[in-house]
Amino acid sequence: MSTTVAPKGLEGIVATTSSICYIDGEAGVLSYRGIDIHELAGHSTFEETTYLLWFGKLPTADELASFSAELAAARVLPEKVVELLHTVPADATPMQVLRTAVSLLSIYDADEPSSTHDANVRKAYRLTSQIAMLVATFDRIRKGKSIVEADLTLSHAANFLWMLNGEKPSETATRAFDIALILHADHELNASTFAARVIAATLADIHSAITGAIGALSGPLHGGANEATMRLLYAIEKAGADPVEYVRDMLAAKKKISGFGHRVYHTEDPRATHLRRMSEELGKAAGNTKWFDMSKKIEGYIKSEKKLNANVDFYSASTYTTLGIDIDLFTPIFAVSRISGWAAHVIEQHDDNRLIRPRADYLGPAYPAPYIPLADRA
Ligand SMILES: CC(=O)SCCNC(=O)CCNC(=O)[C@H](O)C(C)(C)COP(=O)(O)OP(=O)(O)OC[C@H]1O[C@@H](n2cnc3c(N)ncnc32)[C@H](O)[C@@H]1OP(=O)(O)O
Ligand SMILES: O=C([O-])CC(=O)C(=O)O
Repeated sequence: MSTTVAPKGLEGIVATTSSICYIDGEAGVLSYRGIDIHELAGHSTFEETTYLLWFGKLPTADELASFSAELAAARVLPEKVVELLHTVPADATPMQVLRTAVSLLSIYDADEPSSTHDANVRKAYRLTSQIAMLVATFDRIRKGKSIVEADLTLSHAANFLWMLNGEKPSETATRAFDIALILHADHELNASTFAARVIAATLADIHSAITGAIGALSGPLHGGANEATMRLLYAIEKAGADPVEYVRDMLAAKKKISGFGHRVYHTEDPRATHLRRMSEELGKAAGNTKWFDMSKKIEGYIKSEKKLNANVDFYSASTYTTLGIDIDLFTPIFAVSRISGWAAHVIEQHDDNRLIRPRADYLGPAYPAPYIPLADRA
């Protein structure tokens, strides 16, 4: 038995090599394939960023056009999967439904049971388009609204908003949403991506890995923190409380404040910089900066009191709310973006695989413990 004990939560442990995402948590740097997130947020699109993550370089104009066309052509949901969306209880959470529907998708995937590199890439196109469709379509169904057919002429971001709302989105909303998708697309070995890689490393198929990743993303310490942040803002408003006093009481009660802190960043999360600006700009454009103002007050207090920075989830809450998106769609929307990174990591794992199987430091009863016959037990 090894005597080396890994730090709790594997903090700081380097568990694999990867060429996809580079983070410097001290300097607040995030890059996809070496390209700074600020450049991508300023100039790229979700399609271009996804190409970069999957193929390791920025596409030429022709490559981007055919990639976008192929992604749009994959906007098809099997009939049986749409049936599932009709049969689950309307109060099922969109995250539960997404996890279950992605699992079901594997049964109907044209490339099953192949997990070659090319089959994985084809499945990644389909999963990326289908996850966005599942989130929008289930939301329509649970609200008793008619399903909106995909519009293959629209970008990934615009088509999602179209299928969700049944109205062509404004350029401002589309660009804001597109930037949010770029910002959430990948983040090295975060919990859901690590989960996906562990599953993929057994040589299980990409749908199994993504189903597991969705489950991991749903927790409030990870992607679920965007919903928890908005629930906090609503609770403060409902109580008519001062935001700073409210979170001060939470800290005094040893509660964590969702949307703050990060395992890797010890400075500003570079994605929060964009989401803070978007939250403010969208609020101003909508003539309602209530959520932004409340968020700013909380951020100032938590920073000065706990030296904790806002993470990606904090300002995405007020940004999505200002875009008119329901709270329980926030984490599914994280998945709408993160599928691009998950797929890149599963493909990278399958391309150069070894089973991931660490050890545990055993703390149980000493070996050999006696087996006491049933009749003799107290
Ligand atoms: C997309 C993403 O996944 S981004 C992260 C989303 N998650 C959240 O926003 C949930 C709130 N944040 C947290 O729980 C944490 O900051 C995590 C899980 C993100 C990372 O934390 P870790 O590196 O594991 O730190 P850990 O949870 O051990 O906390 C270390 C200390 O900081 C405190 N702390 C960390 N985050 C917070 C917070 N949001 N509010 C209050 N205190 C906090 C802890 O209470 C702990 O204090 P202690 O040493 O006095 O016990
Ligand atoms: O990297 C992490 O631990 C969590 C995170 O910010 C992400 O997944 O985007």
